Amino acid sequence: MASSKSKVAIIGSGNWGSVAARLVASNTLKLSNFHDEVRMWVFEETLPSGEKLSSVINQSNENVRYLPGIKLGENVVADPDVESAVKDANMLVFVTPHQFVDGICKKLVGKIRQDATAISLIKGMDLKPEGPSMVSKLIKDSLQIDCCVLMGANIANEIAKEQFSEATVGYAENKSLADEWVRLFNTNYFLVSAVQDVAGVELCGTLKNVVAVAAGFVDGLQLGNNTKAAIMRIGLNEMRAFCKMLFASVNDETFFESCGVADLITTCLGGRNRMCAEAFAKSGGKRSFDELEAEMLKGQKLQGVLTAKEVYIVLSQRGCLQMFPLFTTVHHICTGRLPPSDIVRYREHANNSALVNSDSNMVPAALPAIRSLRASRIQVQDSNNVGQCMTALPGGLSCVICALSTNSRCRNIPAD
Ligand SMILES: NC(=O)c1ccc[n+]([C@@H]2O[C@H](COP(=O)([O-])OP(=O)(O)OC[C@H]3O[C@@H](n4cnc5c(N)ncnc54)[C@H](O)[C@@H]3O)[C@@H](O)[C@H]2O)c1
Ligand SMILES: O=P(O)(O)OC[C@H](O)CO
Repeated sequence: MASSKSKVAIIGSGNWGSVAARLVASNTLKLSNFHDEVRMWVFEETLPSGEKLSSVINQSNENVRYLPGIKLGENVVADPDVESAVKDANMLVFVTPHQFVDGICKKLVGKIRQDATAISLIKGMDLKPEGPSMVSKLIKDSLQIDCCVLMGANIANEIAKEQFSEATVGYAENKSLADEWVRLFNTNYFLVSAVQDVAGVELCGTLKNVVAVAAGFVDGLQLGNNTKAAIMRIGLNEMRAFCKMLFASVNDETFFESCGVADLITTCLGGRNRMCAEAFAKSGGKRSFDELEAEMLKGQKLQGVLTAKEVYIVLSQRGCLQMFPLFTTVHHICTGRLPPSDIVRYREHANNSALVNSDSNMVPAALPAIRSLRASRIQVQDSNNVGQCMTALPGGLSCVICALSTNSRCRNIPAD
């Protein structure tokens, strides 16, 4: 007879992936409705000793590469074959750097259990030709399964030491499924709660990485705490506006959960994006982020620089750069178009046509899209529809300004 116990697989084994495996494995031992064993997929690599990482993890019970010095729990089994790692599992935890998830999902099509369900701990989004796709949607659509998200103020090395923190599960409709994920992750030092707002939770986790890069520039320039707090506040506003632009359903309350303001604070104080951006600013923008990532993170991956680029592309395509001056300036600094010191001159750069034009190779579709968008907005302005904004953005999205302040006339019409 088939067992009714749930079986968990962790897809990813980096810094957070290893800590997530440890957390979950401590609970599967305690909770009777879970199989003890937790399989953790390892993107295989050969260590300087010549040994395979997955073998060393299984021998030492330690991820010597991404989480040295911490025992994972004897019931964590490293598996270098992703298909074999997920084969028997009905609860799939996705936790890889966001740039790899599309490829992983493609490998898993047709290879997972019929009754499988997923949760994404991945902070980032995927850009498709038709527009941005959140990672949870990518997983949901590729594998035809439900996908919750778990985000929060969760610097992995601190959770590995069992220092108290909180996290937020975002779910779409199925509250009992969300409760099952909460049970799987919740411990006395890791308090998890659930909110019905997948997009809000996931976008908070994604966008805070861009603000963390800005905070790192401030640190590198030694501009002090007031400046950093200002950048965080402005960043939070842009996070909220971006969320509302993509998903009008995002709840304001979500920003007060661990996934919102708490994650923003921790990442701007102690995250890897902040640390590498600080080094970048200290070098006057002369050292590349790729070089700094390789040197400082030793195989771990930065998400903020890539996310800043992805956000920039989305904003360009929607003709909304001028409404997100901080996000836009972070991208221009990361790509060397502006010096790091311009982080505090962010208001001057969002609508800088020379900078936008210099990016036209990167986003060839963006400039015509902006032009046609401007034309449609000017028509809206002429329609004399005062009292309710009728601005239609591509993809049927509503105007960000009016999504934030309903019943006001749309002020989001470019001057020209
Ligand atoms: N580390 C943290 O403190 C933390 C906390 C919360 C959320 N997150 C988020 O969790 C996600 C995963 O982060 P992480 O810290 O576990 O990873 P990481 O930054 O440690 O990245 C290293 C991982 O990427 C894998 N990798 C490298 N090349 C690959 C490839 N071509 N294909 C597949 N995998 C490859 C490596 O094998 C390793 O497992 C990210 O979205 C991150 O933002 C991280
Ligand atoms: O180290 P970072 O900058 O990738 O941030 C880590 C986590 O996302 C913080 O919650």
